[in-house]
Amino acid sequence: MTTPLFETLCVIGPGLIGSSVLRRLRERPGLVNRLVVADRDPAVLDRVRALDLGDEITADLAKAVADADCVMLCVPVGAIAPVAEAIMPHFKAGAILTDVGSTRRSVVDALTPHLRDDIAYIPAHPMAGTEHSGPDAGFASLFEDRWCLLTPDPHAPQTDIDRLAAFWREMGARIRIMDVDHHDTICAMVSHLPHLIAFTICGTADTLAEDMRAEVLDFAASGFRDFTRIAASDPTMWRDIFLNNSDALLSVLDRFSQDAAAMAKAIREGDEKTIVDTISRGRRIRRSLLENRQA
Ligand SMILES: NC(=O)c1ccc[n+]([C@@H]2O[C@H](COP(=O)([O-])OP(=O)(O)OC[C@H]3O[C@@H](n4cnc5c(N)ncnc54)[C@H](O)[C@@H]3O)[C@@H](O)[C@H]2O)c1
Ligand SMILES: O=C(O)C(=O)C[C@]1(C(=O)O)C=C[C@@H](O)C=C1
Repeated sequence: MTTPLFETLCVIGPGLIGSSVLRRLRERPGLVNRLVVADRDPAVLDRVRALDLGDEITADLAKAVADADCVMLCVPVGAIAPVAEAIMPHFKAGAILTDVGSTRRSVVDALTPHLRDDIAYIPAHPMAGTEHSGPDAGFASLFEDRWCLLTPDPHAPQTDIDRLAAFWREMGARIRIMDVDHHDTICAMVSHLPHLIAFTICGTADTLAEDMRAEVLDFAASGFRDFTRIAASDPTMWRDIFLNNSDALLSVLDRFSQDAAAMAKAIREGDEKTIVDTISRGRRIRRSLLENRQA
């Protein structure tokens, strides 16, 4: 019998990420004794009930957090600070507050003034997901071998950081602890810019003349098709990510635009070396992702 990492865990927002955590915990009883699940959407709670993902399922967020040793916010980035502020008075002393949000700085700045001294705030962002949303989209192996980036508040006790890291290891993830702004810069490059490009390229195809657009969809081979997977992601989630990580995203977009312009120049001038060097670099990056088990 394993000692539970948390007696009671409360997951608020059991969508893709939250329900994947809950499914993993259902597969590994003993890690957490009691699962409390809350959401503002009654239809989501009905699905959570039908899927048997919680021991207590409620729309009352204040009641949901009251007995929890750890409260995990799995709501869109723009909702994290307002939800945290609303539930803060109801926390049990000594509890951990964590969230899985994709961006950090603006959330930390908005939330910190409302943080109680007796609550440890330790955001933990799993670098894993899909283009699907909602409780039916989750699966227990989602975090297997993926990184989970912890950006603890400076006042969070080390024992709580260790406990949350152990929790994410049980989810299957590898742990890296990093600074808030570094997190946002890295994620702008590896996650937010690729999504921005995917949404934009689909928009470009969609605004082509009627006859050409039909052909794009008919003949979309894997190149365009690969972009459409991530372009199918949830609009609210990505609106919040872009608006909450605007500085880092715009800075990396600027860099990308310069590199795209350099590639355009090489093509215009028939500069074979630059073209081949750029393509070869892409192949090298793909190979190293495969070696790192991240692709
Ligand atoms: N989808 C991904 O690939 C991915 C990966 C890593 C991290 N994240 C982050 O995880 C979080 C959740 O993403 P998801 O894809 O699981 O979302 P989701 O849309 O599948 O689920 C979000 C849930 O939050 C609920 N919710 C929204 N606002 C609320 C509020 N004010 N109060 C209570 N409940 C509320 C919704 O009803 C929904 O059930 C986001 O912050 C996202 O940036 C997403
Ligand atoms: O694989 C996908 O579909 C994802 O969008 C997952 C993805 C990513 O960009 O890698 C999306 C947002 C996150 O915060 C972390 C992971």
